[in-house]
Amino acid sequence: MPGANERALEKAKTLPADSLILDLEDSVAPDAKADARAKVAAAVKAGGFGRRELVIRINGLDTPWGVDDLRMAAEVNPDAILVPKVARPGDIVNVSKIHFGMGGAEKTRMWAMMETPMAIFNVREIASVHQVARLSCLVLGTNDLLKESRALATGGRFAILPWLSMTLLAARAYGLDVIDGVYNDFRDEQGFRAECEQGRTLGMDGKTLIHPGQIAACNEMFSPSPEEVAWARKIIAAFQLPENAAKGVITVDGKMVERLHLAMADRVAAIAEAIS
Ligand SMILES: CC(C)(COP(=O)(O)OP(=O)(O)OC[C@H]1O[C@@H](n2cnc3c(N)ncnc32)[C@H](O)[C@@H]1OP(=O)(O)O)[C@@H](O)C(=O)NCCC(=O)NCCSC(=O)C[C@H](O)C(=O)O
Ligand SMILES: [Mg+2]
Repeated sequence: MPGANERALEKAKTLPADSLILDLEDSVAPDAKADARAKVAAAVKAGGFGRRELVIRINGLDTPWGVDDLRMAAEVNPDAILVPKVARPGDIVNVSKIHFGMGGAEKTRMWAMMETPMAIFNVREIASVHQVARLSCLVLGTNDLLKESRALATGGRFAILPWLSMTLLAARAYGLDVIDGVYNDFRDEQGFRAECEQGRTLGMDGKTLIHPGQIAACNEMFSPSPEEVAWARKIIAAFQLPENAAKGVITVDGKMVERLHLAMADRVAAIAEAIS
């Protein structure tokens, strides 16, 4: 949500979203940057956001506002700092070094916007600095990717699907979370649901949103369905049977199930438990 929008910052305290990204970058006009920074600082300091993760999206270090944004973030200690328009591993390492050099809290993680052609070419190297830069999440910036590539968002996003998948694989290779890009037509629930389903099918952990009206559908689409949870519990129960204790592969409802499926089932059950 735009950091300059006080009403949105207040409303965020009541929204059923897991994470809140307080934006100082592209949704804030140049003349409103300082005001937005002050509003975000006051909101994060005052708290009241419950268990929602607080993420501040700063301006790039190559802009007149980036360093002041980082200084503010080091004072208020959000859960994460989202770095826009990352192109190379050094971009995220620099922000992390400056943040911790300014006395920023240990708990603050780095999130990286993947939204430039160079970022997609370098995604593996960017993900690989996760330990040194405390990087924990990659976020697709599909608007900027469309702008930079001149691709179109039509046809189920087929033009950008390889970039989404490359980002996803790099994230998984290094144990990072990965969140899909925004859906701009926020009154079109059907189209939004279709894009959530596509993101989930690709393996995304969630989706970035721009409007409160998108939250309920997103939560539903990215939660395990009752059928998935029931299937997961069936697999767990089957492997708990004494006769299966030493087996690597069994049959459940006519399907081959191995211990890798048990690991997947454990994850689904844990997510369902956390949600409930
Ligand atoms: C898109 C909007 C400008 C629409 O605003 P508006 O017309 O005011 O919406 P509504 O009248 O329907 O709002 C209804 C109520 O909901 C509140 N609201 C609206 N949006 C938000 C929000 N994002 N967070 C919290 N609350 C919100 C309104 O205040 C109304 O509340 P109430 O007064 O109680 O009725 C607007 O939704 C908006 O600004 N959205 C976010 C834009 C944004 O953050 N953009 C940056 C992120 S996207 C991005 O950066 C992409 C990426 O980098 C890339 O490259 O792809
Ligand atoms: Mg962007």
